[in-house]
Amino acid sequence: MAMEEEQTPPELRYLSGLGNTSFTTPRARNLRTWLYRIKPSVTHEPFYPRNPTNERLVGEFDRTTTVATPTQLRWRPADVPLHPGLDFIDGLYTVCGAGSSCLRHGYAIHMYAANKPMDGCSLCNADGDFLIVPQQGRLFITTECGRLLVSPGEIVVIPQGLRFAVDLPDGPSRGYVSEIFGAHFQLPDLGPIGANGLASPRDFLSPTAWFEQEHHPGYTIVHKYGGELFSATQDFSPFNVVAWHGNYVPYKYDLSKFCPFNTVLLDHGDPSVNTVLTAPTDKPGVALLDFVIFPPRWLVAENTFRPPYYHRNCMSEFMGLIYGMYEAKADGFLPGGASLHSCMTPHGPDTKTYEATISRAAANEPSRLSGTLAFMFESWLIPRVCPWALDSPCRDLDYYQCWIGLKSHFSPPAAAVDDENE
Ligand SMILES: O=C(O)Cc1cc(O)ccc1O
Ligand SMILES: [Fe+2]
Repeated sequence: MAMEEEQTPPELRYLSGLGNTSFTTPRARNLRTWLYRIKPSVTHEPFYPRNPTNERLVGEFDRTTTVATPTQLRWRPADVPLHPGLDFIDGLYTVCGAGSSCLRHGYAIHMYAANKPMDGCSLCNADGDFLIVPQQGRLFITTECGRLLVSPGEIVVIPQGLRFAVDLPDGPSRGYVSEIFGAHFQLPDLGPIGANGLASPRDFLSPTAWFEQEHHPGYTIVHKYGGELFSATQDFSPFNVVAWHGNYVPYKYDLSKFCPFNTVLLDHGDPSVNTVLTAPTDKPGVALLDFVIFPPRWLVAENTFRPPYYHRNCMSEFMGLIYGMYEAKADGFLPGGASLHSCMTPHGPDTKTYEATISRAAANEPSRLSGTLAFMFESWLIPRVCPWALDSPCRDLDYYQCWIGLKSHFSPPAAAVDDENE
């Protein structure tokens, strides 16, 4: 500490720490940042419940707030703007989630549709880390560590407790957000892939310090705490950090930098090979939340059904589409839309995709999947769904129909028929 204070220029009066691991967390996992501020964050009026609140935000997933359903769910994209004058805070709505922000175990999946910059206010999410996936419209995000311009095709992680404000340089905007309670995102281990591949640490970009110091009467700090919103006023901007150092910081990542691996001979690889970031549970290899992408790539497997296999398993899969078409759905899954296939709920390619795949003469030729970017938030914890998501006019109530036409292509081998007739 002594050294840091010596290095602090004389006009900087306040040093504040932001940490998100216990002091004694092992060094490799310890997260903390020192912020050199013009005025400390503590200088504000008391917190009050925010009025109006945002009733479509959930932080505790139980029977009083949400519904359990094993049904395959799909939503068409929401129109933006939903209402005139929605900023990122009011445009955010929870779709599903599991666990509890207060008990620090679980996650929430939100979407947003916003058309107004956050003006004279910032958001501090005391509940968890946000991983934001813009789908339409860039986000210009001012944080206590500096500013980041995030375009569709990029993602941004805002760590728990860091104040930030979202401006919308392109106007009406929408996208997806996953929020994790009690864990942080990290790069997946690469196992036998080796030292290179998938997302590379050098491509994760954090901002440099940026500050404003004008008097700002009535500035509002909105605090998300236990899934509920509180607000407090102060007479200065929280973006008054003139320098910082540490590893508890926001970062963005351009998904086109991802180096995908895939099968080069036969069989369909599991989607875990496309994990960009993972938030672990304390069970080895079991994710609280994996962020997985399905990027453009070559498909070269031989004698293999190349689209995703039909399956059900212990993980629950929320999917979104940033642009293009997803390889397993010929129609109905649109950019800005979403789907949810929960634990042990069967799903897979729709009838059109299946029929088109098996009738393609050159099925063994290399083919390139281009102009597409889908993603999945995958979790071991079983999600409960918000009532407004189930009742939404965007919900595709006929989703199940996309598989109803799948017919048997099995014809018993001649010998088996003969045996039966004997
Ligand atoms: O269900 C999905 O579309 C996602 C998915 C893709 C894939 O290639 C393999 C498994 C899987 O769950
Ligand atoms: Fe799946």
